[in-house]
Amino acid sequence: MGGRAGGLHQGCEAVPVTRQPTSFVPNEVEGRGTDAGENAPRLRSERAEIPGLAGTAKAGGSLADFIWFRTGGPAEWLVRPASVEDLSQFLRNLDPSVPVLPVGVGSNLIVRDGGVPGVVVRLPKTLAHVHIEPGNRVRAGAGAMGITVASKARDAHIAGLEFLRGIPGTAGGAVRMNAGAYGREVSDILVEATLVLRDGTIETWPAERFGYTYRHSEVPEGAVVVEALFEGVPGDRAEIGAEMDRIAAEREASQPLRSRTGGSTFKNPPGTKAWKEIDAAGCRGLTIGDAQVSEKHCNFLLNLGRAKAADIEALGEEVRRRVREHSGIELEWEIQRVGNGVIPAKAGIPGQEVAAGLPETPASAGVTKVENERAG
Ligand SMILES: NC(=O)C1=CN([C@@H]2O[C@H](COP(=O)(O)OP(=O)(O)OC[C@H]3O[C@@H](n4cnc5c(N)ncnc54)[C@H](OP(=O)(O)O)[C@@H]3O)[C@@H](O)[C@H]2O)C=CC1
Ligand SMILES: C=C(O[C@H]1[C@H](O)[C@@H](CO)O[C@H](OP(=O)(O)OP(=O)(O)OC[C@H]2O[C@@H](n3ccc(=O)[nH]c3=O)[C@H](O)[C@@H]2O)[C@@H]1NC(C)=O)C(=O)O
Repeated sequence: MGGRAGGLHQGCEAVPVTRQPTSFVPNEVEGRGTDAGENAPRLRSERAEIPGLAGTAKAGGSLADFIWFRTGGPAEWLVRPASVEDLSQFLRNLDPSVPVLPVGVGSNLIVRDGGVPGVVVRLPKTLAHVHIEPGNRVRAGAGAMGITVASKARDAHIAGLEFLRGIPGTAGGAVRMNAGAYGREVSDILVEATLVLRDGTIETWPAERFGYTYRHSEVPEGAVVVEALFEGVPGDRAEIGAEMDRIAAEREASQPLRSRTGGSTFKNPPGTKAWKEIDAAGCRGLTIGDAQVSEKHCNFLLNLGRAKAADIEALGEEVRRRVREHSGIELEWEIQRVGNGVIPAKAGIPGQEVAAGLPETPASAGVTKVENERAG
């Protein structure tokens, strides 16, 4: 999908992260239960008005609290709908110019330091159900984690979903990104998935409609995947469990788990591995500020502690530059980068849009438009 069109903050407008929205109507919106729907009061920050909903809407809601890199700016509005119907009604009533970004657990996300304009949708735990259905099928709420789906399938003697054990994100993120690991990907097991489109329409699409290729789908901009139906084949519980254990051990041995990371940073280019090209270009261990190319698996970037999103993105761009110079290969980001890049305002100096961290490449790093960039 391309860059985000329209929206509240086009192009280079900076969002000073130090300034939190101040005026809410009503104050801090936790509109549980009764106020949803057409008659719900509209909620307002300094920048946007949004409809009420039965779930929660938080102005300036932190994303760094939960995304894996544990850094980056807030959402203008962080919305957690109570149900599919609540989400549908909310989106129907939302000004079409307000951008909507669905997120899972943020295992594949850089959120820029200026935060994300518009609405970020994070699904509630009630949409993390996993049910077994006849025909070796598993129905999963989009908020369910890959490991949960794989485990329920194993317990029901359904084989073919083991690879989801190695996907640390949600079923929704996996459907959207055609998540893959250990030889299989979502397109191999998806029967259909239900989406709430940006205008609030609820649709169930057969797998073929997603136009799957490697780490790519045709999920429309602003649409939220809310449920997926997967299908496997009959299998032996012990054998399925053993395969899941093998996957877990392999990940443990080769990838920096339990770190502040975003998974694989770049897609594997045709005919080669991203990590091999990164290694050959001398980038293993490369550091900008507290951002580092993992020594263990050099297609992973790490936040060693206090890295800004700008440091992490600049490091990724520096890796791309060095690989391009070394081998001519153009690495393509797999990690989704979202939001606005800024230097937060300091005393007496207004905040400003930045190119991220690299002093020697101030014009090229940071907010340059690239293929999968999702800026406001
Ligand atoms: N194989 C591996 O080891 C790893 C794989 N991953 C991949 O990353 C995926 C991301 O998972 P997760 O952490 O949940 O996602 P993230 O929170 O990282 O979100 C990444 C992107 O996924 C899309 N997305 C997430 N949830 C939904 C949803 N319900 N509906 C529509 N789009 C959604 C959004 O894309 P957009 O804004 O473009 O719509 C979002 O920008 C994994 O499922 C997997 O594909 C990540 C790390 C490691
Ligand atoms: C982590 C992700 O997905 C991963 C997925 O988990 C694995 C497993 O199937 O295969 C892809 O990684 P990959 O191609 O780098 O494969 P890995 O299994 O991680 O590594 C392959 C082999 O190379 C070795 N290896 C890897 C990196 C490194 O610096 N050094 C090294 O020796 C590993 O030990 C392993 O034996 C996916 N990445 C992409 C971009 O396709 C992700 O998408 O975020």
